[in-house]
Amino acid sequence: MKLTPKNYKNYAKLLDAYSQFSPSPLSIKKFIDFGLNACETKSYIFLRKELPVRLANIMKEIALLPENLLRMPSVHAVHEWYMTSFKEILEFEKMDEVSPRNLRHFCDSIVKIRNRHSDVVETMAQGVIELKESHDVDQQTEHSIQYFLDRFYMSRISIRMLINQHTLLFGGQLERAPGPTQSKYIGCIDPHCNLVSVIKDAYENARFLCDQYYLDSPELVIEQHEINELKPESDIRIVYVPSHLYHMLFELFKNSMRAVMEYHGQEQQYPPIHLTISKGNEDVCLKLSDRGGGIPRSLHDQLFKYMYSTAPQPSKSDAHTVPLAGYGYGLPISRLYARYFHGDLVIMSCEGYGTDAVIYMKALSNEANELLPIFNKTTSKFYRAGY
Ligand SMILES: O=C(O)CCCOc1c(F)cc(-c2c(C(=O)NCc3ccc(C(=O)O)cc3)noc2-c2cc(Cl)c(O)cc2O)cc1F
Repeated sequence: MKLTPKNYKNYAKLLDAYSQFSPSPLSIKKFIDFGLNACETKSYIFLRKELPVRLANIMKEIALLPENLLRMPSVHAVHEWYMTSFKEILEFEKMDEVSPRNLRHFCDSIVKIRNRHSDVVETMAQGVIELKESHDVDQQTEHSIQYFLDRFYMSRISIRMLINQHTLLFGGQLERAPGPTQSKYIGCIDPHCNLVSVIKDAYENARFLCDQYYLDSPELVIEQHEINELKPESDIRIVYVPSHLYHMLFELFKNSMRAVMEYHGQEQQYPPIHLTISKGNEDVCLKLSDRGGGIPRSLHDQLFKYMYSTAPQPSKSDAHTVPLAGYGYGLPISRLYARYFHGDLVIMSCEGYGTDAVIYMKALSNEANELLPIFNKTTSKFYRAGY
């Protein structure tokens, strides 16, 4: 439905109404407990309110972005997608009955919303480039865009998590694999995620790209440490979302391989990447250590910048040096995945030697709570002060 002055007023009122509610964070344990005894009606009743609340909270922040950025064609397109999805999901709050037909229509609708937003990251990155190419961007604006994008992408991770859980539990698309291999996943969560198998997956895929470009790649050495472990040789497991962990590991392996191959390019022997897995009472840590020469401390923050990393593509002539300006949002978004369930992703580099990258995750699923951006007075003050 096109926004007209009439319905625009109602829409703005609805946006205010839903943004008054704070998003309700769920822990991995809550996702698991609900999924073990999943009830589609309960999930529907929760989501038809929680999804518009999460959409409205971040849409209030989109509206506070500087005019220059909001007017960029790509940012305007993303804003339209959010408005359309917000209106579509609100249709279900008006429905009193919970019929099988409405449940099916809801599933179809959230799949449609997920597909509509599949290119949001690239489109926002394009919007940042459009801004840089059309306006001077002062440091304060850059800080505010960094603040916004961290919250915007975290919100998007959380909305897609809710949609994925509902559609995987009730969407019915996945034909059950024949035979005994009934997957023990609860939606996209693996209650017994074998860390070594996700690590090897990510390493092999990053290595494939490294071999293609450098015709060689560093080996991987893995060691595991688990306190109070009776069977020291068993692989460490965690309750987690394997696709999130894979995304983080794939990014970090690519970075380490690039640094090692560039730093040791002339030699034939490459120092291996060491990966240490440790499981304590509170944290599960994955530490990737490489001897890729490291970066100066002064450049550390640039690694996580969205504005910096959307630098125009380097001229091919200097392709032989490692361009510090990344060209994707791989690292900042990987850190958001780690932080999403109250973990973190930390880079510690020693210039002239190499880099350690640590992924921290919660060892206990009841402590792995969603970390959600909440729109409130302080948020809007930040944007007002920002400009
Ligand atoms: O987003 C993307 O596509 C990739 C975005 C990212 O691309 C990068 C990349 F993969 C690797 C490095 C890099 C370098 C480097 O590049 N050292 C050589 C140089 C030293 C100084 C200077 C300088 O002073 O300017 C420049 C390069 N040393 O250690 C790392 C390194 C960085 C991270 Cl995050 C990691 O997890 C592991 C690492 O070994 C930097 C990147 F930025």
